[in-house]
Amino acid sequence: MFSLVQGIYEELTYVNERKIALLGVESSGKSSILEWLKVYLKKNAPAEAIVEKPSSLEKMNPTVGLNVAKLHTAGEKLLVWDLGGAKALRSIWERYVEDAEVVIWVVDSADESKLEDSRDELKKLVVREHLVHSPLLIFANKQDQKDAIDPVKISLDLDLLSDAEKRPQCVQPCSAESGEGIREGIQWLMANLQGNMKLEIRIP
Ligand SMILES: Nc1nc2c(ncn2[C@@H]2O[C@H](COP(=O)(O)OP(=O)(O)OP(=O)(O)O)[C@@H](O)[C@H]2O)c(=O)[nH]1
Ligand SMILES: [Mg+2]
Repeated sequence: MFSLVQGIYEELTYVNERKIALLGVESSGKSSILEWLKVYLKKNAPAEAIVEKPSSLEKMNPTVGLNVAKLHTAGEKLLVWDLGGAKALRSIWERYVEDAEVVIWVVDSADESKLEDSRDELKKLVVREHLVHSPLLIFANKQDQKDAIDPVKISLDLDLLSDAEKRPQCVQPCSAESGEGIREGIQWLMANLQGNMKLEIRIP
């Protein structure tokens, strides 16, 4: 009974969260990364806890619409919107991007053919006035794949250097298959929501 009342209370008072849009073109790994974030940023989870691979990753389907997650870090609550990246679904991004304080961009490092589309979509987002100075975390995902593109090339292909002075940016190599790099990425983002650091490319 107490936990029910506590749950309702928390739901009603869940107002001061940071709103984050988790975006990227189709199949880049957004929803898979979100499954890891749900485990890492579970309420009261110790910051460096060793976690198991989420079983939900066995049955990932393309997102039609969105997934929403409420996450917790020390001192912050996060509301994350994970939106489908298929071309036909991208018009839905608009209203969430408008509300978001931060964008996390996910790139499929194993599919060079999608990099141009990824760069073009990212460029459209980051010029929005309310995001111009907002920290930008880019997950260079699928680094476990043979011949994955390295984060430096991804940074160049996305043309990140051209506005590196405007916002703190981090290209974080990761794998939603193993979980590697995901916690480091979100830790960078949380640190930079308060601070102001420059371009950082993490070489695995
Ligand atoms: N090897 C490998 N596969 C991955 C990784 N991340 C995701 N995948 C696989 O890539 C496919 C797409 O992953 P999703 O997480 O559904 O991608 P998404 O970006 O949410 O896709 P949409 O919802 O369609 O936009 C799935 O088959 C995942 O299992 C990764 O880091 N490594
Ligand atoms: Mg998805």
